Amino acid sequence: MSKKLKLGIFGFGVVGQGLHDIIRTKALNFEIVKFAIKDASKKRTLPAELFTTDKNEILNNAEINTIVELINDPVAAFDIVKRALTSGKNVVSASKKMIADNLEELIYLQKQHGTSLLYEGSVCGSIPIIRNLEEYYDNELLHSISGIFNGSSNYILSKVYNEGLDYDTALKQAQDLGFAETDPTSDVGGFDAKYKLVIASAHAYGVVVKPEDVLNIGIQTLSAYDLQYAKEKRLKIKLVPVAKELDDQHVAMFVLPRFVNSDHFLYNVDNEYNGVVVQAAFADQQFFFGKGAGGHPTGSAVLSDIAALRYDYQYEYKKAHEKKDLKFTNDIELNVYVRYEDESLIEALAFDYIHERFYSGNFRFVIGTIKLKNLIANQSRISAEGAFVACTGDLKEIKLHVLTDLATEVL
Ligand SMILES: NC(=O)C1=CN([C@@H]2O[C@H](COP(=O)(O)OP(=O)(O)OC[C@H]3O[C@@H](n4cnc5c(N)ncnc54)[C@H](OP(=O)(O)O)[C@@H]3O)[C@@H](O)[C@H]2O)C=CC1
Ligand SMILES: N[C@@H](CC=O)C(=O)O
Repeated sequence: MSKKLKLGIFGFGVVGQGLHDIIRTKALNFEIVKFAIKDASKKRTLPAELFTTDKNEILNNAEINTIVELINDPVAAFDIVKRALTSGKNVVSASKKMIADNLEELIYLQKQHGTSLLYEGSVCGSIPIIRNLEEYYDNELLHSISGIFNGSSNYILSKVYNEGLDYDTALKQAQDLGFAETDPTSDVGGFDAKYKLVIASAHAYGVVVKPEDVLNIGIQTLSAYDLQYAKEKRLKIKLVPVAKELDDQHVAMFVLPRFVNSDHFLYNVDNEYNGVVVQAAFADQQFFFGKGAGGHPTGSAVLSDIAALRYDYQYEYKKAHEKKDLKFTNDIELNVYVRYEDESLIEALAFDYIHERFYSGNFRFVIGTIKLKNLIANQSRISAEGAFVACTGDLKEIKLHVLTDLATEVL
């Protein structure tokens, strides 16, 4: 039976207002009691008595049984969510950084207090990927999940590639449209995509990984040379998070730009749209497509979670019980393009094989097979020197890096 929900909503920004726009068009079995915001002096489109700057007015209100957390401060968000779950209130959140940073504790709190935290809106906006990973793929072996998980960086890459806009103008547009994070480094640096990957992987593989253990290299160093290379080869550049099960004991995760050809599902995913490619053992390849950012698309995912709470829906994190032997690893090899200036960077990266080298004036690149750990070790140097790294090839080429007996003995 549907339960009547009394909502306390934290945040009335892009997503909070988007959610409210949707709710007011519907007659649903819930009521908004109060919004918490930060800045009391801002003009609002709703009556003043609906707002408070005191979180306790919501968290201590026994009438409110459901908290919707949509704020842009991950530390404050964690405090709110923790207090709500601990005091018997169910929660819907879209704060991916907060969730990814604290996932283990959030899972524990739900179990401990019998409360539910749902967060479909935190991963790929309107695409219902978490509930699909949790429910639909419950019994399916997933070889990999990958895709475009960040609307802002995809918006920039699309505008720069398709329309010849400059990077800064495209970024400003993504900010003005409400797609970008408060600090857009999270978008263009691949952090936001990584938080989403970490959350999705907990449902796909039952593996909860700390975001700081996962490599993310973004698109900030993209240059005209990289675009020229892509265009000459009829490829597009996308920022692609990947989680791949390598065998029954190892799963790898990383976020890197990737060259995709016109046969690839992601090739035509442009602007703020996101796409998720699931490679399953029996269902084979499946593709989810939808808007990944913006108030209404994200609001629709948040609304779906609120509606699910009317029936006390909870994530069960089933894969965590089924896949106890599966562990996260960075011990993989993959094929990458590195555009660089200083030859010594290529020496430091210690490619296993170099498949192609190119020099013409200041445009230099290498394509080859590399250990992910060598990219991790040189990550700050890559960014400081303005080098650009992108995956080439497909996910089949990503392999566990197995130390030979001889190499193990030497180490
Ligand atoms: N924008 C998007 O497309 C998407 C965003 N998200 C996530 O959703 C969350 C909200 O994003 P978005 O709506 O874009 O952010 P905005 O910056 O547009 O809005 C943030 C809101 O949070 C309020 N706020 C900040 N700190 C507090 C606090 N301590 N207590 C109460 N209210 C507070 C602000 O108050 P005030 O109005 O007074 O400034 C504002 O209303 C973020 O975690 C974001 O990562 C997820 C998916 C998509
Ligand atoms: N900044 C994010 C917003 C949605 O999660 C993005 O651009 O995808």
